[in-house]
Amino acid sequence: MLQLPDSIPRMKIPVSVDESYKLCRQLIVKYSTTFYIGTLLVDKPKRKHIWAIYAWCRRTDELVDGPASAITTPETLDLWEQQLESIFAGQPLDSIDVALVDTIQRFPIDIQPFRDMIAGQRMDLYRSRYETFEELHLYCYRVAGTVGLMSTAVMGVDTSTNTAPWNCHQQPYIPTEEAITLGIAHQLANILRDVGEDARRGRIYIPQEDLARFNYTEQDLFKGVVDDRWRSLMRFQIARARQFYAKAEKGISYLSADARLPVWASLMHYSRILNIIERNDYNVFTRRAYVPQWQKLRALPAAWLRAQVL
Ligand SMILES: CC(C)=CCC/C(C)=C/CC/C(C)=C/CC/C(C)=C/[C@@H]1[C@@H](COP(=O)(O)OP(=O)(O)O)[C@]1(C)CC/C=C(\C)CC/C=C(\C)CCC=C(C)C
Ligand SMILES: Nc1ncnc2c1ncn2[C@@H]1O[C@H](COP(=O)(O)OP(=O)(O)OP(=O)(O)O)[C@@H](O)[C@H]1O
Ligand SMILES: [Mn+2]
Repeated sequence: MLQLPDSIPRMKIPVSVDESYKLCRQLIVKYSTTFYIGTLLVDKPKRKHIWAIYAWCRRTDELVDGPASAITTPETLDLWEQQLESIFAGQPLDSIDVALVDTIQRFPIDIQPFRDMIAGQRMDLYRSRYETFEELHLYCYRVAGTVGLMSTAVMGVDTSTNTAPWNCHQQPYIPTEEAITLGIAHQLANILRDVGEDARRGRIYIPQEDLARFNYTEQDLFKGVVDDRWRSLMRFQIARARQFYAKAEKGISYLSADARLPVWASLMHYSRILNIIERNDYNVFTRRAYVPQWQKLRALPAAWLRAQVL
């Protein structure tokens, strides 16, 4: 943990907690329509806390994925991890961290998923291939499953199993696995959408064992070959991502009532990427699977219904 000697006055960050939350909001507005819409559906008192988590995750991701990623080294991530420890010790080191310090003081948020996410970003520094799905699964847990854990701590779970007197000793079910699974499902969809972009950076997230199973080579992938081998390989990847979505869906009803609509909405919006890839005949090399805003809005009534009845 970063040690801040008592003799040195603690750094005062010249930003109020409210201003810091505004900065977090600006980041989510800039980077993600899906998750911004999702957070607008979260009850107001919880909303800004999800923004604070988003801002930290986005900044972590930007270290290895953003424009400045060329200068990111393992030491950059060491420093980022020290900054994280400082946040959890109650000492923000910059104006965006102020909000997260406030958030973790109000909710039972564990530091481990944050550390795990940094470990995931470290993987991006030293590897650009995954042999097996098991290896990719670990990466997906780290960079995205962790977000499920962080957000669930803010959204809360439904404790209504305790409302009947004969249930008073029963602990509410905590949908930890489903929360992680939803993050992984999103990451798998994200990977399939970005195959072309990643290939241009020399990265292949689709497991090598899957390429081999469909007799599709790395050279084919770098050339952007869309043929029957590629289509079959993509159908397989899409089916797997949908299995993760299906498992995650089962956990939503255990969340607190006000969290179900935002989670259903973002699940339905983000998973539409898979449908669009199919509609684009699996060409993820020269066409971006972009989910138009009107499709996101159109899905809201169905998300609302699912949040009420499922
Ligand atoms: C409505 C709500 C609660 C939203 C959560 C918002 C949040 C805190 C998001 C953080 C996302 C983030 C920046 C993660 C960093 C790593 C990363 C980039 C992951 C990818 C996201 C996609 O973003 P985008 O398309 O903008 O990516 P690029 O531009 O390509 O960089 C991910 C695919 C992962 C996102 C994972 C989640 C939002 C976790 C979802 C799980 C839950 C909310 C738990 C629900 C609980 C149950 C029981 C099912
Ligand atoms: N085909 C397209 N038509 C219009 N705008 C597009 C298109 N493709 C990409 N864009 C622009 O690129 C940005 C990033 O696209 P992306 O698919 O990541 O959507 P997003 O708004 O970030 O939502 P999400 O949270 O689902 O990723 C969009 O906000 C949009 O402005
Ligand atoms: Mn996006």
